[in-house]
Amino acid sequence: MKVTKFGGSSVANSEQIRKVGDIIKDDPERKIIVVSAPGKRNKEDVKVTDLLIQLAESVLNKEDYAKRLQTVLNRFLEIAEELEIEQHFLQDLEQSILTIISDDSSDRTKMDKLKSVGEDSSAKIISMYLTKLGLNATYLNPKDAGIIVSDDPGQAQILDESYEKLYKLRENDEIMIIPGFFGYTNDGQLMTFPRGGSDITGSIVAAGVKADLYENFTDVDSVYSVNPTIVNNPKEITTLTYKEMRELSYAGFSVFHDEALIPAFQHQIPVSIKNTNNPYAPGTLIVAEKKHHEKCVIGIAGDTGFSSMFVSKYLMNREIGFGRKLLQILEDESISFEHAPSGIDDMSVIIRDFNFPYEKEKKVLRRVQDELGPDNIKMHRNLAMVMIVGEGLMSTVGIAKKAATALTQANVNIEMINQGSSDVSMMFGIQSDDLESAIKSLYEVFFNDDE
Ligand SMILES: Nc1ncnc2c1ncn2[C@@H]1O[C@H](COP(=O)(O)OP(=O)(O)O)[C@@H](O)[C@H]1O
Ligand SMILES: N[C@@H](CC(=O)OP(=O)(O)O)C(=O)O
Repeated sequence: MKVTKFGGSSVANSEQIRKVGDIIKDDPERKIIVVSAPGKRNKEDVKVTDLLIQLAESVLNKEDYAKRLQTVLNRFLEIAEELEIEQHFLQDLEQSILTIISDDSSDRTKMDKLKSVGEDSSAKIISMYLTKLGLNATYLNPKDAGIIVSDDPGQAQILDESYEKLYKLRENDEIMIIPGFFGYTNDGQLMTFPRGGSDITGSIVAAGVKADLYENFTDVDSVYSVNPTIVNNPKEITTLTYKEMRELSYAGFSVFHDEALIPAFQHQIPVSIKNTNNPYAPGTLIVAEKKHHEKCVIGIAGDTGFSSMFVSKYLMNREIGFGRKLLQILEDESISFEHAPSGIDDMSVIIRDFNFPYEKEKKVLRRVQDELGPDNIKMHRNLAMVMIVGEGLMSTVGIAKKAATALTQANVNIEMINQGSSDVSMMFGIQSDDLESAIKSLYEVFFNDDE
């Protein structure tokens, strides 16, 4: 049995959904289908999830939301008309959105409920379309499927008890179409996963039903060794390990959500990334282990939106509990951190900007000053992280030198190096403005140099 997920680009309009129908028909093993909300139809377009967030913002700010509601309805109207889906679908959709808008749920729940409408409607339309094609298909709500999550709006996490319930889906003979991106708490509250989270749903379901394969259909032939919007025609990756993909997704390969690797990895389900527009291309396979390759670097990824809090104090290494107290201050302020490289007299804590808004900065710095008495504290905003990834990287001589050479050639200053905590990656902190030239230069040195 395969669990097959189609991303936003694969369900963006009726033409794409027809391709989805062909792909499902083509292989009877494709029994469980997870779908995203319609994505962008062209570069300038807006994803349905973003339209729904805009609608929710209008509702929560008590503004006139009629136009935004109509924009959402028009996206689905176009798809439904072109696929000749029954008319009542649209009336039901409008009614269910109006019910969410007028119910007495809190702001945080209302936002999540509205965000989920994109995936939910997509799943309903696609199940109706498959039925029209003569397939035995049915829409399955995540609650009925058994996707039970933590009470954390927009950041939900799967609860282990889900897996046993999901396994029972194997008994169903129909093709099940499950909306991605959300689940329900034990109290029945709808919660969404982080943005891009339909990949996570697919992985959870694949793990739950112990699928032979989790297929993730998108709009590129494979995972490339570098973001194809930065480098033209980059090298395709045919096979990579869960560990490599997790690091690359974390650092900017938006083709697959970094949190989606964990369920598949824990249950040893291979993941295949494929192209809806070219379904017979071999794609990329993500597996537990692969043959050791002489050229160990498999990919280069980078992402902006980081800050670093640099703290120095003479004899920090002798002060018991310094690191714990520093991180405790962050915990008290509900700030999670990404990395914490340290030296003898100094320590940097790298934080994602969205976890450390400017409003919190003053208080945190004051507490660090008062409670830890450092010689110096400095905040660096606008940082980017660029990551070189590959199994065997730690035992290969000369990687850091090669990377430093590439960054020097691109005239990029290295603000921080994090090497050693992961055995498959090496990370450099640089200024955000330098990210593109850094990635291009690293790609050139690691993939286009012939030696
Ligand atoms: N290394 C990479 N390999 C392939 N695609 C990448 C990579 N890095 C970023 N991408 C981008 O990811 C996109 C696919 O992800 P996404 O837009 O989320 O797809 P979907 O709509 O299927 O969920 C590609 O179109 C590509 O621009
Ligand atoms: N629609 C949601 C979830 C998702 O996974 O979408 P996509 O498959 O288009 O990345 C979002 O935009 O965040």
